[in-house]
Amino acid sequence: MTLPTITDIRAYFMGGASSSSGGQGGGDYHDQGSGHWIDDHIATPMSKYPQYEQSRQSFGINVLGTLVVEVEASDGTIGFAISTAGLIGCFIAEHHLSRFLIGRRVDDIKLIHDQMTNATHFYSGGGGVVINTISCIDLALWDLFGKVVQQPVYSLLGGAVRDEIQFYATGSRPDLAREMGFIGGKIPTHYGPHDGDAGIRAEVERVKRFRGLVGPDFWLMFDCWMSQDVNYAVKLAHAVAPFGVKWLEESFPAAQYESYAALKRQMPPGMMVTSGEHTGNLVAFRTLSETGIDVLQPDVGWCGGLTSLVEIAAIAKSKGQLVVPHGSSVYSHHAVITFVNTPFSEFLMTSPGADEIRPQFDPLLVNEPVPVDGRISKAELTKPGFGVDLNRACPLERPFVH
Ligand SMILES: C[C@H](O)[C@H](O)[C@@H](O)[C@@H](O)C(=O)O
Ligand SMILES: [Mg+2]
Repeated sequence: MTLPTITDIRAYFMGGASSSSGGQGGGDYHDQGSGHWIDDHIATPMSKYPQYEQSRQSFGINVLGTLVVEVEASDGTIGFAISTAGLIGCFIAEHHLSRFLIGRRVDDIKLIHDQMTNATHFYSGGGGVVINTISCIDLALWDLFGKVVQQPVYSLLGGAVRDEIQFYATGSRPDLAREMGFIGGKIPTHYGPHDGDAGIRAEVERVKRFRGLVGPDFWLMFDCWMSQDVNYAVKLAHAVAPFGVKWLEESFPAAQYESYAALKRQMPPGMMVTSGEHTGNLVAFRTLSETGIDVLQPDVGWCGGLTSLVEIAAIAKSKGQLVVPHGSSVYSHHAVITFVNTPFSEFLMTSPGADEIRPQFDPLLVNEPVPVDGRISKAELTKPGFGVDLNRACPLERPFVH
């Protein structure tokens, strides 16, 4: 089979601060309408400022919006992917990174990834919107390659090591998640160091109530979204330990490695420390891994794409750590079903009340699979590429043309 070459790349955005079509959801799943659980008094590094305590959108969690990248091959095949990078990502994709794709063969994915990474060192800082954009292009290339050779991405990675993926659910209603068949529920913390011990007491009451609703064996976890300091995190961990909390997630900003190491040393026996969704490069993941935390949680749309995720999984595997990607739908499903150190994965509840199953990137992906009874079977992932199509009825805008 003579593989085709890449003839075009097109970048679109939806939502975010640059568009009148905000509150759509999509790749930037924090860009939701009002009254959504995901924007309800969730603890963040900004919570110490009263005007930004109630809503993460008030400080701009959704300013970027969704990036959609399409890549077209000389045989007419089109691959695409989505991430969080909005209009800025469109500029980077069209005016900078397009030069590394045009004319290359559709299987030149690793070469293109290396060139995109090295060509942006001077302004990427190893993470953030630049790496999100590289990730989106990398995922679109894997989708294109799969669609050209008519194989699902997980097959291109060497095949599945299990017949299904089981999920925990992130949201405000772990009691409902249990009824839906998930193996656990991760809730956001609502309080932080600025609330003092009263904040810890309030979290204890929350988790005590949920433990009473879900019984003794359903997993309960806290997602702390970078909002804590070591002292608060240690006190919280020990205060909630009697209720069987499985892990504290992302207590600190990504690069506070010493804090993660200190927290890990002081955790109650059996409670895990996890982080990684806002970590953007391989060196940073190696450093995070060396803190001794239990689970690395890269987001495949924010860590350098599938090409990087596979390498991050190997770092974790080499140290006996788990890699459980931050919820990223099909873009992580096709990877994790091939990882031996990913026994479960995350499903992010994007319905406003966390009370019904809604595809994570709704409304952007057509045929986006969702867990049934908390699981997705390998049989759901057999379509070529990532097995989804772009919903072209969404208000996508293309601000730049390379
Ligand atoms: C629920 C958390 O605050 C974030 O919104 C979520 O995106 C992420 O941290 C997660 O682990 O799902
Ligand atoms: Mg998280």
